[in-house]
Amino acid sequence: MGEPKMVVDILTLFPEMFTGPFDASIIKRAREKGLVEINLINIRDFSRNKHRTVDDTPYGGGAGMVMAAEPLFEAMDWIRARRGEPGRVILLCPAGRPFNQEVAAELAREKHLVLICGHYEGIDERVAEHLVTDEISIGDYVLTGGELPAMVVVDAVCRLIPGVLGERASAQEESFADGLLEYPHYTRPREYRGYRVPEVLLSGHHEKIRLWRRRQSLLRTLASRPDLLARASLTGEDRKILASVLEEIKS
Ligand SMILES: CN(C)c1ccccc1CNc1ccc(C(N)=O)cn1
Repeated sequence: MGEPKMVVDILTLFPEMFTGPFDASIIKRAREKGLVEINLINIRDFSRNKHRTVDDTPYGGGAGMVMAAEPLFEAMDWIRARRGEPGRVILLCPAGRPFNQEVAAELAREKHLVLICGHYEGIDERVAEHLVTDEISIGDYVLTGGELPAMVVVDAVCRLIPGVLGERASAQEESFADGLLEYPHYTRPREYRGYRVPEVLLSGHHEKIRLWRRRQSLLRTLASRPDLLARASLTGEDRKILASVLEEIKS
């Protein structure tokens, strides 16, 4: 087993939450292929008191508990001692930088990521100040912990690591990578309950198929995510396709 392309250390109070998603699907294959190493580290193992507590009451009063700094600092010491300074130390939190495909691509270039999964009302601010390099949010909603966001980030990043997905990624990556929504997919049978596959896809005419797919991506992006269209890197051909689409809409 060669050197893994990427090491992900996940600091969590609930390592058992990860076994399902990480023992199935592409993450499992990526781990078996030695392309990624995922270590689940239980924060509670780094509590330095007899009751193994990892939270405490908030200074300044208020309801709820705050995740203490010590276990996380101790866990980071342990990670550094074993593997040196991580490339990124990511705190999953609602106030973080919105996670998207671009951020996933950026993280996929790192050799070593640490993900911190918080709980309770939040985490002692000294963790964000002195340990964390990136705060990331997977969306504008509040969850009970950072574990589900961590799984989302690991999934999106792992599939971008060369060799994890095999050859099929290219087509899919192309459309999304340049910011457009994907085109519709079909498989056997060519007619099902009277519902037919678009003729062009049965024609074997590769250029027509490529154009049809690109047109579908542009149409779908125009219809449901015009904001993405504004940012997408469009070719001259794309603009011609869009112009003809807009003509059709007007006529
Ligand atoms: C308990 N909370 C509010 C909290 C507060 C601070 C850090 C972590 C957490 C854990 N919860 C999270 C984490 C991430 C996201 C997200 N949108 O990525 C939503 N919730």
